[in-house]
Formats: sequence, C-alpha cells, structure tokens
Amino acid sequence: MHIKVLGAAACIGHPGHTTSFLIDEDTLIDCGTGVTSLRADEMLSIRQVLLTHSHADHCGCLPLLADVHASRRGPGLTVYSQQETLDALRAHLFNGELWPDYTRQPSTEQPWLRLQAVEPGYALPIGEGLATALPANHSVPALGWLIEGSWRALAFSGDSGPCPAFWQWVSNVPSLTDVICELTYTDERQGEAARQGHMTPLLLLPFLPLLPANTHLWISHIDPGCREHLLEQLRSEYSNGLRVCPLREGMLIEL
Ligand SMILES: Nc1ncnc2c1ncn2[C@@H]1O[C@@H]2COP(=O)(O)O[C@H]2[C@H]1O
Repeated sequence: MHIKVLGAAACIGHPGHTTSFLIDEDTLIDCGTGVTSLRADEMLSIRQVLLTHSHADHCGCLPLLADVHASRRGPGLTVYSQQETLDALRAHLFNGELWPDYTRQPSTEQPWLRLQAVEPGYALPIGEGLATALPANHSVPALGWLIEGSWRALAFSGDSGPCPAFWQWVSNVPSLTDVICELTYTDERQGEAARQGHMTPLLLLPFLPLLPANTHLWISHIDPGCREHLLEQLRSEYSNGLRVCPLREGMLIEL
C-alpha cells in the first residue's frame, strides 16, 4: 500500500493545499483542497473517503468530488465518519441549497454519496490492509485513522489537541512505523490551541515517549505564520531519537 500526500496544510495559498491523503487509488483520508490536484479519472477511482471531521479544510471538496462521480456517471463514494459529522454534511453541504443532495440523487437507494456512521474501533478493509477509526479531541466531533498495510502501519491524528486514548491506541500497534500528527501552533499560542482543539510542541511532548524510538513522526497542519519557529521548538524540546519531519505535498509513504 502507498499513501500519497495531496494536502497537509492548515490554510490554502499556493503551494499549500488542505488535508487530503490518497491511499492506493481508491481511498481518501479527508477531502480538503489537496484532492484538486488529481485528474478526473483519478477522482473516479476513489470509492471511499475516511473523513476526520466536518471542518471545511477537511471536507470542503467533497461536494465537488461527488459531482465528478455524478456528472461522469462514476461508481459513487462512501464517506465513513462519526454520525455527528455526517449530520453536519447533510445539514450544511448536501442540503439542496449549497449543493445538490447527492446523498439522495439519483435515487435514495443508490445515491452518488453514501454516508456510513462509524465510531473509534470501527475497522474497514482497504486494499490489502485495514483502516481503523481512532479517537481524537477537537472543537467538533473528530476521528483519527490507523492504516495498517502488510508490513507497516501509519496513524493519523486528524485535527486534535491532546488525546491520551489516541496515543495509547497507537502505541499498542506492533507494526507502527509512521505517525502523522497535527501540530498547528507554537507554544506561545497554547491558549488558541486549547480553545480550538489543536497541538503545540509542549502539548505533544508527553505522548512522544510512547512511540517506538525509530518511529517517523510527520508533522501536518502547521499554521503558516509560525512554521519554522514551531519545528525549532519541537526539535529543541524533544531530541530523543524520533525522526521528525514536516509532511509535504507530493510525498509518498509506503506501508
Ligand atoms: N473559536 C474558534 N474555535 C475553533 N476554530 C476557530 C476559532 N476561531 C478561529 N478559528 C479558526 O477556524 C478554524 C477551523 O479549522 P481549524 O480547527 O483547522 O482551525 C481553526 C481556526 O483557524
């Protein structure tokens, strides 16, 4: 299995795209603006979206992706997320006003967009691997996702402030080699991080010793105003063998 980073930024603005990762050819984690770099035929190959939460930087391109399937008579998509997130999609995106209700078109029995409610622990076979919903702690209901390939496993925190249940979970995955963790603000902005359900280096620090020493820690969702300072802060506060790198669009992670 391979995971291609289509978007990992907190905001748009060239060259940044918001969160979207493509797993093999048919599965997306989140549907931020990163998905717009795919060709239409690649979009038609996507069959499922593992959605972390309802904020627009993570689901804002879902109406347009569903429209590619509808207008080109594609196979349609299934979105997996918590019930609250799916309710928000129905109420605010696919409501017939902001966008056609593709959860009921062309028919309620076989719509272009199918919504499947999941909770942490729900496991879904994808390709030769497994995707499992993980707990998260954000300003709206949110999930992380664990992706287990044949040999290696990657955990994604989604947007989340401190969430001990997430870190306990991933530290018990024997094949874990990679963690993508959001780190939005520097320590000086801990107040905003707490209000919005985001991480700073100091908030992340207590969880890092739970990871195997050679884990790759990829940082996503960095506020563009504090990128270099934030990475310096993390490296100066934690220098204990973890390989820490900012996640970049276009990167491929093999599992
Ligand atoms: N009080 C607030 N709570 C949550 N998000 C906020 C608030 N004020 C501003 N925001 C912004 O809204 C964004 C929603 O998505 P994010 O959580 O990625 O980042 C959040 C902030 O950039």
